[in-house]
Amino acid sequence: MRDSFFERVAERQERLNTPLCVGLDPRPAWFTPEDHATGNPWLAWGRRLLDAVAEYACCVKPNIAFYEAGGLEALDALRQTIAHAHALGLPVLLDAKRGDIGSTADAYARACYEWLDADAVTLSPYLGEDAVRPFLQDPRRAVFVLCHTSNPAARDVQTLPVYGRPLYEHVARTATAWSDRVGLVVGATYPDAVARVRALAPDAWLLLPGVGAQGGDPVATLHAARQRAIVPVSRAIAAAEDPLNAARTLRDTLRNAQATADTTPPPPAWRDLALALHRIGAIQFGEFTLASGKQSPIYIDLRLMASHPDVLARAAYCYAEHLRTLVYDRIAGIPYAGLPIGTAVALTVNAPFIYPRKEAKTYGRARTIEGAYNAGERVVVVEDLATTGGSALKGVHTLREAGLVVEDVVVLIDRESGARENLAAQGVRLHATMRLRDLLRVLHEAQALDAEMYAAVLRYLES
Ligand SMILES: O=P(O)(O)OC[C@H]1O[C@H](OP(=O)(O)OP(=O)(O)O)[C@H](O)[C@@H]1O
Ligand SMILES: O=C(O)c1cc(=O)[nH]c(=O)[nH]1
Repeated sequence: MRDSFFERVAERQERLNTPLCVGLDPRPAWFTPEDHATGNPWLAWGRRLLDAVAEYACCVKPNIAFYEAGGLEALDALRQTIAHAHALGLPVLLDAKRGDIGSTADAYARACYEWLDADAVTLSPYLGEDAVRPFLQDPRRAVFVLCHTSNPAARDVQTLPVYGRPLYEHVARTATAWSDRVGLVVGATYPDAVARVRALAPDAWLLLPGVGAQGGDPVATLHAARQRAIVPVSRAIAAAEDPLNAARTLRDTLRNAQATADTTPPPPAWRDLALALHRIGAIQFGEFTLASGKQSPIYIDLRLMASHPDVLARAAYCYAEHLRTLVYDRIAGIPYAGLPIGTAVALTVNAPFIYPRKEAKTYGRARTIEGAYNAGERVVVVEDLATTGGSALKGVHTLREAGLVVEDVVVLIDRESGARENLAAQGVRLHATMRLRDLLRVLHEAQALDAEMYAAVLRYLES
């Protein structure tokens, strides 16, 4: 549909070459005697500003707080200002930062869309998907969810670790999965966060407030955002002596920043982990005998991760990403390599951990499975890597014999030597963060693996 908010913004961005969004945060102190003489200074001020800046903006962003503070006259002016923006061809993003339970969200959505006729709205993600859904009923409208805000205290809550990663990263992934009409608000005062969010949500539209009065760096921000970026600026334009000139200057700055931004897709998140594994010496080349008895020119020793907590934590997050999509009561690690990894994953996702022993103990409690569990519970197996899948299957059988339900094995690396098929034959799905060939490609591209060895291992994989 060509008339959706994002399409209209994209069309203006392309035609006018501007990522600038002009913010309307009216203060009565800014109103001129001429504004007052019209009978509704809120409306006169808004129209005046829109007329001046329209050709420099891809959209406009009135902030409802300032209009609410002005009472009925101001709210009526907001409605008419939005109509004026539409008459000028400007898409309107209403900055309302709403968030409430579904039935209330529904009323908020009607106020924003039916009464005010905004095209898009900013929302809080705190209440989750059902609080956002009412704003997505109309395919022409879009929403921007607060992800990492621009204010100094943004980090009080938004960077708290969840599953080993800052909360805002989960918001980025979760909210963009709700709909392709969900964009994210990421403050231009935190370009690192912008880069992280872009890596996690490569196709999402980003609203990047904080340029101008808040001091955000437009160049660093646009370089981090790469594309699909909207930069709202309010005070630095509206309070300027000459708003037209201020808008033009900002448009030029943003235009230049965008022209030098690298628009190639960001690398996948697991790429850094692959390089870290190489750095800690976990990827070895030579002649090795594997658990299955097969020979291999490459050996991946993920047991080393336990000696590098930063790498282990990053790996645990990759496992957690798979676990997010699965339903389970407990996770189980396969000894030995799977034990420290499984423990780290259990801590990351806050799930109970058990493990099948390699052999039953012949003394003490003589158990085959350590830890607490109840027959009938669902267990996801966490294993370091899979070659033939034999070790994982041995663990699966032990767990199943105890009455546990096991249908999923999660590994960091799939060596693509039959594991997926062998597990599937026993009703088990294999989930892997990376395939061995992906790991090799990343190492080769980073010049950590020479062409000869790269080719040799690929040949081995094909054989
Ligand atoms: O898919 P597969 O063909 O079974 O191969 C993969 C298994 O091989 C390794 O275990 P290994 O027995 O070497 O050692 P560990 O006891 O040190 O974990 C690895 O930890 C996997 O469990
Ligand atoms: O198949 C195996 O035994 C195996 C392969 C590998 O790369 N690393 C490992 O620990 N085991």
